[in-house]
Amino acid sequence: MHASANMAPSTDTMGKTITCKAAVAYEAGKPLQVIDVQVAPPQAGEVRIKITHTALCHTDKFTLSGEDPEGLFPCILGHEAAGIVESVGEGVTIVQPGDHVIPCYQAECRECKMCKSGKTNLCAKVRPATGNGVMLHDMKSRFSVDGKPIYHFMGTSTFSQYTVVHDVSCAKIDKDAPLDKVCLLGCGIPTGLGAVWNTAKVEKGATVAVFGLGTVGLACCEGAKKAGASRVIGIDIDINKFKRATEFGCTEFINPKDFDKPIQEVIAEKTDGGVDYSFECIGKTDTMRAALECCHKGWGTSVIIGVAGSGQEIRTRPFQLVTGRVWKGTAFGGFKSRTSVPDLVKLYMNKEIKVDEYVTHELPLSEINKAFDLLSSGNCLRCVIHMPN
Ligand SMILES: NC(=O)C1=CN([C@@H]2O[C@H](COP(=O)(O)OP(=O)(O)OC[C@H]3O[C@@H](n4cnc5c(N)ncnc54)[C@H](OP(=O)(O)O)[C@@H]3O)[C@@H](O)[C@H]2O)C=CC1
Ligand SMILES: N[C@@H](CCC(=O)N[C@@H](CSC=O)C(=O)NCC(=O)O)C(=O)O
Ligand SMILES: [Zn+2]
Ligand SMILES: [Zn+2]
Repeated sequence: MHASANMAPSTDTMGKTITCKAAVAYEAGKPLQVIDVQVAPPQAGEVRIKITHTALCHTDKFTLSGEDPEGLFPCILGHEAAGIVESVGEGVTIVQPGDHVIPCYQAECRECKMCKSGKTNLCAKVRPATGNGVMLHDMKSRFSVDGKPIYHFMGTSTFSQYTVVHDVSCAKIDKDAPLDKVCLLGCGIPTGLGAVWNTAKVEKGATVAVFGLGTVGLACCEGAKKAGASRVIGIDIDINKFKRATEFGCTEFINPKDFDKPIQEVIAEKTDGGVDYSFECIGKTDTMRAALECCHKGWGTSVIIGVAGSGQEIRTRPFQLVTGRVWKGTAFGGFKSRTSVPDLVKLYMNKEIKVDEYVTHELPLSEINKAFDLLSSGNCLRCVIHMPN
């Protein structure tokens, strides 16, 4: 049985395969194709969501490039979105049809060893399935085109009018929250804020360096400002990024292109031996090294956020760590997704964190390839895709 996707989420489509529009990545490095896809009903432990708004993150571009070792084609990308539950599979109680949700690529089952450890926000329950583009219940996809399967991506696949996710990947949010804005709380903003607040635990008066002033970097700046950092040094190769960065909490700007010596030396000279914390928000191994080595001897902590492709490895002298620097990383800013995303939505609705300011472009699904081009243009933070109704 097929039903049109133009219906609002209702019982009319429950239990039926939905034909709807989605942007399919058929090949690495090639434009997405916006076509009709079939979305099967949710199985046990699954939720079908009508996506209303989705944004593009640099990681979507990373996987589309072919550099992602978990990248499978054909697939439906997208992992920063918001929508409304259309139907749920057997045994699902976390959400119900009509709930407003943000899909979470980092699940939170609250039952696995990782969730129970109290040491990480990572969840192990569905990751073996989401890393292989399928659903845990039967290790198959819910997407198909003319009977041929299309892989899921990060367990979210939000570049589709309808998607199917695991129930433990659904954060239920306030129905009054504007979905065209809070979709951004699905990835970049929480990652930057959480890297500062949860992973590094930046304290009042600390000095901070942020490498890369894109969405994640600006969220780090905002997080550092809210944590009471005394200095927030933005590092980017594009001087045009600084003015906007000051609006997010950046107190000074360094462009590596203005110096003929390693940027970590420049920063150490400017900060009496190094910063207390640094954040790499680019995804390049040379800036990851610089971010570590610009930290202060004895206690400086550097957090890797950027994603680098398979085969890429980080290097530094062991002496950097022997003398007390700490090198760590973060996924989704260390936030437990189902618990924290609703709280972040409330912070935004109470005007305690920025979201609107990250939306620099808005486009319809039909122009998603233009949105990818914007991502590389240098003056785009987030482009919000308005899904067809
Ligand atoms: N760990 C996690 O959970 C998450 C990781 N990520 C990753 O974080 C990274 C940042 O994401 P996002 O903010 O969306 O990406 P953006 O591309 O928006 O930001 C990267 C910024 O770094 C700048 N840049 C590029 N090269 C250099 C350089 N050599 N030195 C200084 N600045 C440089 C870019 O400038 P320009 O635009 O001119 O190139 C851009 O402003 C990506 O690698 C992404 O995959 C994202 C979300 C979550
Ligand atoms: N498949 C990629 C994984 C890259 C990566 O580190 N992803 C981040 C989120 S990036 C979002 O924009 C993450 O949360 N990783 C933890 C996880 O469980 O994957 C690769 O293999 O490089
Ligand atoms: Zn992302
Ligand atoms: Zn878990």
